[in-house]
Amino acid sequence: MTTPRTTPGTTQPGPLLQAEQLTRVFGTPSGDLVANNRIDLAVAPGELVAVVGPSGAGKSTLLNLLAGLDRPTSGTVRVAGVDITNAGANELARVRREYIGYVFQAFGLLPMLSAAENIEIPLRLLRMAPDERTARIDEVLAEVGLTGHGKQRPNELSGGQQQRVALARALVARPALLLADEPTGQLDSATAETILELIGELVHQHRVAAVVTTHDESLMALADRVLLIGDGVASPLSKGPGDTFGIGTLAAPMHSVVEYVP
Ligand SMILES: Nc1ncnc2c1ncn2[C@@H]1O[C@H](COP(=O)(O)OP(=O)(O)OP(=O)(O)O)[C@@H](O)[C@H]1O
Repeated sequence: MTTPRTTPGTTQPGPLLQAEQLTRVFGTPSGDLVANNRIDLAVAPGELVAVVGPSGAGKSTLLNLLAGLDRPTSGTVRVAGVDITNAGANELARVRREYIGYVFQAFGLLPMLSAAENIEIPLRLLRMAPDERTARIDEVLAEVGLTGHGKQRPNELSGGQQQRVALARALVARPALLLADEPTGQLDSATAETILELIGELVHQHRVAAVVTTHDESLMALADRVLLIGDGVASPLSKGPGDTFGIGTLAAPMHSVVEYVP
C-alpha cells in the first residue's frame, strides 16, 4: 500500500476526521434514548483511536455517525474538511467512496463473490481500470497475509481469514480514514491479536486515520488514544510500562466520554 488517497490539488489542514458535539437520540416506545451525548473527537492521519465501553454504551452509534451511515440529532462530522452531516446524498456518497474504508462487525462479505471480488467492490465504485484493480487487489491481499486465497468464497475461509478480507476491502482504495466496528468481535483471542496488530501497522505505516470500536483490551494497548464511552463514574486513567488497560478498571458516566492519551 502506498499513501492514502487525497484529492489532487487540495490541502487538508487539521484533523482528517472531526466530530463536534455529536448527539444521537433514538425515539423508542419507552421514550427518547440518548445513545451519544455531545461527543467531540478529532483524529489526525497516522492516529489510531480505540472506542471502548460496555455493551449498549453507544459505540456503534458513534461509528455509524462518523461514517455518514446515520445522521446525528445534532452536532457535525467533518471528513477531510467536508461537513458530511449537512451534505447532500451525492456529496456524502463521494466522501464515503473517496475517503472512508469501513469494516463491519459481522464482516459484511457477499457470500456469492470470491474474496478478490468482494475486495474489488470499492475499486469498481471508483471506476478504476481492470488492470489497476487486479494489481491493487494482489497488493492488499499480500498486506493482509492472504496471497493465494483470492479465489475462495467467504464460506471457504476461516473466521480470521474472512475478517482479513473485510479489512482488505476497507483498505483497498487506500482510504485516508478507516472506521472499524468491533473488527475482532467474532474471533478467538490469538486471531484477534493478529488482526489488531495488522490494523495498527497499516494505520501507522500508511498514515491512515482510524477509529476502531472494541471490547478487546489488546487494542487499547495498540491505540494512540482511547475514547471511553460508558457507565458509572469518571475516573482518571493511568498506565505503567508494559501495562495494558483493563476495561473493568475504567468507568465513566453513561454516554459521557473520557479521553485518554497513553
Ligand atoms: N435504531 C435504533 N433505535 C433505537 N435504539 C437504538 C437504535 N440503535 C441503537 N439503539 C440504542 O442505542 C444504544 C447504543 O447502542 P449501540 O449499538 O451504539 O451500542 P454499542 O456500545 O455499540 O453496544 P455493543 O457493544 O453491544 O455493540 C443502545 O441502548 C441501543 O439499544
